[in-house]
Formats: sequence, C-alpha cells, structure tokens
Amino acid sequence: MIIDQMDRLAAGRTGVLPQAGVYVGTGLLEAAIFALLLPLLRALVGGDVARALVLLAAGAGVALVYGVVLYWADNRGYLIGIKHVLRPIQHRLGDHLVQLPLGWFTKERSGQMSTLLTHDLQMVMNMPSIFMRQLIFSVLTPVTVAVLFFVVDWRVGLSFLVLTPVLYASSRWMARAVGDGHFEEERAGAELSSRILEFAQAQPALRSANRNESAWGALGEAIGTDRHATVRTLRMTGLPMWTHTLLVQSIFALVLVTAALVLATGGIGVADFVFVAVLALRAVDALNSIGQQGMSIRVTQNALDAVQRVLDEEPLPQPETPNRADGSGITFDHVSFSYDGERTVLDDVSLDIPERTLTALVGPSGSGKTTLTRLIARFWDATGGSVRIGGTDVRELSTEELMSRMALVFQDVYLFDGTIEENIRLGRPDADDEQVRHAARLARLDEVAERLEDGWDTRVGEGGNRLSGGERQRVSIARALLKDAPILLFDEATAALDAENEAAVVEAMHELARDRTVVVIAHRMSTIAAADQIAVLEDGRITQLGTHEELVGLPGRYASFWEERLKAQGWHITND
Ligand SMILES: Nc1ncnc2c1ncn2[C@@H]1O[C@H](COP(=O)(O)OP(=O)(O)OP(=O)(O)O)[C@@H](O)[C@H]1O
Repeated sequence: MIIDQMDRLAAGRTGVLPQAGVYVGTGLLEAAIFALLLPLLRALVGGDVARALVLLAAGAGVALVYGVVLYWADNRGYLIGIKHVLRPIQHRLGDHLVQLPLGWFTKERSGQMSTLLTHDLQMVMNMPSIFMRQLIFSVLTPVTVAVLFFVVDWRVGLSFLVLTPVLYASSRWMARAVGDGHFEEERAGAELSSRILEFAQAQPALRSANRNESAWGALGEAIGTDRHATVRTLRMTGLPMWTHTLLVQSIFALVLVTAALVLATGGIGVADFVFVAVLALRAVDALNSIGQQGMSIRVTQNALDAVQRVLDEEPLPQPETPNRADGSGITFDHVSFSYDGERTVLDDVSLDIPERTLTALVGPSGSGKTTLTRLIARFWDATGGSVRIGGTDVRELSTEELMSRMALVFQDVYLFDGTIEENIRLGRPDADDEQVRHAARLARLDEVAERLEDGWDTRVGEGGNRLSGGERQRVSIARALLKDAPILLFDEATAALDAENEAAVVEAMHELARDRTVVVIAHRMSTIAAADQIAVLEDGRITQLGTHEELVGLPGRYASFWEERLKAQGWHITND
C-alpha cells in the first residue's frame, strides 16, 4: 500500500497512517454537523424556535471546532509531508546518489532526477495533507450521508445505496482511465520538453547547416504525440467519466424522487425532505471528485516507484578495508569494458603510464579514449582486468582517496551560477584567496575577470553561460591547478578555440603537466608531439604505442593521422 511504501522509502515511521486517523476524526466532525442539521430543520419547520436556537448554537460550535481541527490537521499533514516524508526521502536519495558510479549521471538521467526531486516529490509531499484529506472525505462523506438517510427513512437510504456497487465499479474504471491517461500525458510532456530544449540548443548548428526544418520535424512530431496523448486521454476518460457523472446524477435523482414520494405518502416531513436534498448535493460533490483522487494516487505512486528505482541502482562497491596508492603511476592490466554487457568498447587493453609522464591518447571518434580515461576515475568499473594507481587496484581505494589523487578537466565542464572565484574554489574548498587568485592567474582568467563588469565578483550564469567554451575550460583548469592532485585527466577541447583561449589553455596545460601524471585525450599537434608516450586506440584496442619520433616513421594509423593533421594545418595556413 502507498502508506507502507512511503514509510519504507523514508526508512521509518512517517506518521502518515496516524494522519489518516486524524482526517477520519475530522470527517466525523463534519458528520456531526450533518447530523445536527436534521433536528435543526425539524425544529425550524415545527416552529420550535428555542430548540432551533440551541441546535444552531451547537451546530455553530461543532462547525467552529471542525474548522479549527481541519486547519490543524492540514498543517500537521504539510509538516509530515515535508519533515517526515520529503526530507528523509531526499536525504536517502542524496546519500544513495553520491555512491552511484559517476557514469550513471548522464544528461538524460540528470533531467529525470531534476523532475523527480522537484515536481514528483512535491506530489508525494502533498499526500499526507490535501490528497489524503480529499481521498478520505470522498469516502467518508457518502458513508455518513447513507447512514443519515437511513435515519430519515429506510427507503431513502436504500435509494442512495442501490446503485453503489455500479458506482464503485465505475469510479474504479474512471480512476484507472484518468491515471493511465495522466501517465501517458506526462510521458509525452517530458518528451516534448526535452525536444524543445534540444531544438533551442541546436539552433546555431541547425541554422548554419540550414536544417531547421528537419529538427522542427522531430519537435513537430513530439508536439503531435503530446496533442495525441491529450486527445487520447480525453477519449479514454470520456466514457468512464460520462458514465460516472450519469450514475451520480441518477443517484441524486433517485434519492430526490424517493424522498418526494415518501413525503407525499406522509412517511417523512418537509424538514426531512429539505435535509435529504441538501445532503444529496453534498454527496454528489464528494462522489464526483473520486476521479481526481485516482489521479493523485497514481501520480504519487509513480513518483514513489521512481524513487525506488533510483534506490535500487547498484552503488559503486566500496572496499571493506581500503588500501592506499603508492605513487601516481597508472596501469591498465588486460582491461576490457562494455557499457551494456554486449558490445565490447575496450578489449584487453594493457598500458603502463609511469609517474610524472604525459600520455597522449589518440584515435578515431568512438575508439574508446574517453571510456579509458574515465575508468581511471572509476566512472564505471572495468568489466575484465584491472586499473591500478600506484600499484593498487582502483576498486581497493576509497572514493575519497581516489578522488583526492586526481583532477579532471573534461569537456562537459559544469559551472554553477556563482562567481569565477567560487567556481575555482570547488577544486579545494579550504584554499585561501591568494591561492585561488594564483590558480586563476595561471589559467589566465584575470584577463576574463578584467573584462567582466563586476570583475571577480561577476556571476558566471547558470552552467557558466556568460563565459565562452574556452573560458569555461580555463575555469576548470584553474580548479585542477588549485586542487594540485598528482594525476591529471585532461580532455582537450575538440571545438576550435580562439587564439587567446588557445594560448591560455596551452600555457596552463603545460603548467599543469609539470610534475604530474597526465593522461590527455589529445587533439593538438603540440600536445601530441610533446607527449612522453602516445597510445593509439582503434576499436577499443591499443594498436600503437611509442613516442612521436618512434611512431611517425612507422606505417600505421599514427603516421596517417599525423599526415592528415599536417595537411589540415597546411590548408589552414594558406587560408589565413
Ligand atoms: N554512456 C555510454 N553508454 C553506452 N555507450 C557508450 C557510452 N559512452 C560511450 N559509449 C560508446 O562507447 C564507444 C567508445 O566511446 P568513447 O566516448 O570512449 O570514444 P572516444 O574515442 O572518446 O570518442 P570521441 O573522440 O568521439 O569522444 C562508442 O562506440 C560510444 O558510442
């Protein structure tokens, strides 16, 4: 049940079940108000003003208590939702997420996590308050009404109940249809949002290639699917909703007709008839809202399932007694790797990267350079063989030890919306201002800061969008410089950098490479030529290994690669 699942996910008693009890109690207060209405109406119609006044006072008193209790119950529900449901689930998710392999955090997953942590969990948070109240009242109110109708006259009570089994079946049908429809709509909505984002982000590339129409095609399709999902939901829910409404109205009519007949035959008085009419209206309201409850439950259930799926993800195994790395040399020992367990991306790779040397990885796109580099940082674990740092298998190092040994400068640099300084400080949070400035200067970020209106205090915008790609990479280099770790994993930008960024990056890179073990996915000829060793990757295997001098004269991939680069550069120079 949903409450059990909440307790389980929040890893403790959330108090949601007692909260259900609170709402039942509140519902009973509402029932007491209804119950007082009958003698009140009878006293009024019967001209017993004194009794009517007493009952009115009693009714007003109960209504006041009801109002206060309802307010308190809702507040209690909100607090439970925030403190005992949302917060523990967020903490559990957070604790679990930091143990997941870095490779798990793809862009798509980040998007899903953001929806889960904000929108979906918001729905879960509302479960112990509004959703639960509506749910309990939509059952309790009709039950109270049925009991009171029997008190008035058994025939009226029966007329209210006679269609109940059919109504129950129809409400389940409607709830399921609304829930399914909503699920489909959400899915189509999520697809549409990501297409819109993709369309917006791809604008420069699409316009330059004059291909806007083809991208609009994908977006148009997503809009179509979204519209289709909405229409489908309307169709899916149309009949059940119509049936449900018809049934509710039939019950209303049946009750009124029965009550009128009983009135006509003298079974009940006018007061009782008015009472029945008022309560029947209230019951119609409650019965009509059942479809809405189905949706709330379904959405909450979906969110809880999504949380469960994340918690079920295998964390990165941690060593029981971590070892220490003796030095910063890196060894790949017959390493194989596959992302999906089917296609081998790295195949029996063995490579020795001695301490304080620079190894350049080159090879065609998709040959496995990024994967190889990321196995060092344990984005994933090797499927076969082992990766060792300072002679110790990376799986035997604690995450803190592993991460403290390396700095990562990858292309997908993430900058948060703080100042340049704050972003650099992420490299070593306890660094003093002078150390941060020093790292920034080495990455030539002082030139950038001078240009910005508020200098060092300028915020870089969400994801660093106020900086150019090259400038963002320089911030990440400065982070690495500040961290001062013995191993540097570097992915040179493939995108062309302007001259100023190029010079700054190359200079900072030299500074970084000094005295460190560097593994670089290399694209620049100067980096490749200066490397202590070059590993050529093709189809997940190292096919050539040596220095530039050794490899350039040998027939093979490297020589042709170098030739191509030279030609490209020659072409570039003549066009300048
Ligand atoms: N997260 C992933 N899930 C599944 N397959 C992946 C993933 N990342 C990469 N691959 C696949 O693994 C292979 C190697 O990719 P990798 O990114 O390591 O190559 P690369 O040499 O760095 O390429 P590039 O120079 O284009 O960045 C490719 O076929 C790629 O499609």
